[in-house]
Amino acid sequence: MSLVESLEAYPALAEAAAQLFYVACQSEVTQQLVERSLPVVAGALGASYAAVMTGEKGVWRPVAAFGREKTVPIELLSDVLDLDAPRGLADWLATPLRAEGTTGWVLLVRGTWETAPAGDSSLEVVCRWLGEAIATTMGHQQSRARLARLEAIVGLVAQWRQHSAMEPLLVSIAETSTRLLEAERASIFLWDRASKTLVGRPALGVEGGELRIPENAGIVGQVVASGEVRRVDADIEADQREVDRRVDKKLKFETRSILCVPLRGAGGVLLGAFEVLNKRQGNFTRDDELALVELAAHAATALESTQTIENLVQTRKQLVDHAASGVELVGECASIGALRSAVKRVADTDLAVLILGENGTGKEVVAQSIHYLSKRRHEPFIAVNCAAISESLLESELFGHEKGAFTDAREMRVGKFELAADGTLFLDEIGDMSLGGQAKLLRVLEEKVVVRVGGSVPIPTKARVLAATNQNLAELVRAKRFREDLFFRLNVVSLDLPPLRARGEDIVLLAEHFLKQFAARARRRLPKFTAAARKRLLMHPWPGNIRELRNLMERLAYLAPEDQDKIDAGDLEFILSPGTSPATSLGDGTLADATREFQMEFIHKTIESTRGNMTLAAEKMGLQRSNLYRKMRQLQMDVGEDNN
Ligand SMILES: Nc1ncnc2c1ncn2[C@@H]1O[C@H](COP(=O)(O)OP(=O)(O)OP(=O)(O)O)[C@@H](O)[C@H]1O
Repeated sequence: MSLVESLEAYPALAEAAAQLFYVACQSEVTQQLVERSLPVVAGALGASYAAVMTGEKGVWRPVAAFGREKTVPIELLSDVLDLDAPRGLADWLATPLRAEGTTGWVLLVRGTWETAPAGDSSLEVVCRWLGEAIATTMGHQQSRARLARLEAIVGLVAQWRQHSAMEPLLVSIAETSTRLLEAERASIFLWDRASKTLVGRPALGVEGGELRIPENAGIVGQVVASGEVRRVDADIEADQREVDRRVDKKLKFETRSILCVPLRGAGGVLLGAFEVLNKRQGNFTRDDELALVELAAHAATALESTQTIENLVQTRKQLVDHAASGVELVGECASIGALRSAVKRVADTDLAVLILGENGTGKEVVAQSIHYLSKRRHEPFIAVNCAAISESLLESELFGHEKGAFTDAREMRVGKFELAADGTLFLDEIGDMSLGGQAKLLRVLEEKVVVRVGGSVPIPTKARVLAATNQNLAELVRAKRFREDLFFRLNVVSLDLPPLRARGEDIVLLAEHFLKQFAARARRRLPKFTAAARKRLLMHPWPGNIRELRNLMERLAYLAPEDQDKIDAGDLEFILSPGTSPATSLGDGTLADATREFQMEFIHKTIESTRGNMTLAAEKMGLQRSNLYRKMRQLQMDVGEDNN
């Protein structure tokens, strides 16, 4: 029956309908509405008493009442709920409220009627109107509460996002949830399936701040097993019996009320449970339940992303340790000892360091050592070989470019300064940088901001710049090929690397170091150098320095017969003396293989003959310096830099 139809059927109730409508419009919360409606209901039905009762877990409480009664007929209320129909008992009448959100609610009236209103159904009609009014007010109230809750939660969640470590995040979740739900305590229980335990954190008063309980223990165990929300009320005995008092004892705490919701991660995977204890006043409400479900969803996301961050940090740490362990400045001669202590001294400063030395003397190894010994060790180490990049591309390589900045700039590209972020940028072969490039680099070093080519947004940079060269920079400054101001800026500290030929016995030490490395890689026995071989190594001028020695040891490890356990002077001859290399002898390979071998050998020898001076070597071969590097990369030769 619609409202209009019911008004036509019960004209005597028209005034009550109008009053109820007025009351509904004036009431903000359900409680207020029920309180104001009950006199209208009683008046319309001619009752001396009217109450809205709510029954949960066998306990009946009044939402509001009009009139006074010492006792109310509980059995009648339970019957009405069980039968879901109006019932009378003596001069009591009760009927269920059937509107949305009023499950378990009953309207109870008492009067001395000549014709009981149940008989002509006016009770049911009034009850329906009341139910509708309650449902509407309740809906509005819930929407407002949800909005307020969401506003509060959004603020909290924003704070949670800032955590990159688990422990402070758990404490923050617990503290904010306790405050929001007006509870005394909150804990997150993460389910450790392997050990069948629930790990509760933070656990105040427990050593280690962590409480371990069996996965099926207490209310938390029930929530994890069922995936359903559980509420324990302070005044319901049956609820109280389910509380695991052993945990209380352990924590020296007395649990009165509990609200516990499942904690689900991405894809609905059950991660554990989220529990709040002891509502400061009364019991946890349906609204608290909705709030905790909402909080749990955000907490799960925050926990998962923090876990991912923690894992990433751990993995990065392992990778950095691994990379750092591979950077070893081998050598015992006095100059290397002095260099090693200088590296230690400058590492944790932000001073600009210029590393000088011939090609292949280990300038990049020194730069990496500085990086891994500094507080920047967990940040990137980026190396750029300034000589291997053409002048036109260097700017975009270092500073990046925006999409469309020039013809080939099809995509935006981040520059090496940005990639280095808070780490170290190693500029190798800085002496080969054009004057235009030098001016731009100087500006970046002075202003600490980069602007991508074709862009206008200044991007702050905190990268530490280390530079290296095999050229005499002071000379280049005199010849006006290198800016003096940039030279002073880069050259706050300079570290000189001696050529290998000046390192005495270190030559043998390094040879043994590399041979050991490559023999292990080639899975072969480690051969030993004879006295004559050592002498031969010490006599060689090593124009390509340590890179040459390393390459030589690599070839030895792979080319010397596997059962050979001694390397004699004669075994070194074919590599150390020009003109007898395997590439020029007849072999089994294809013409392409032979050409490749020849090119490699030719380039190798030319570089050796210029004592590692790449500019001179390129000139001798009739190549641009950058083309020489490209060719070497094409042939998969070691170019001693990690550019791409
Ligand atoms: N003291 C050292 N201990 C161990 N290995 C070294 C040492 N010095 C150099 N090396 C190795 O020698 C090779 C060449 O070193 P690196 O690339 O650092 O030289 P570079 O001076 O930067 O060369 P270039 O000027 O050609 O760029 C690398 O494989 C490096 O690992």
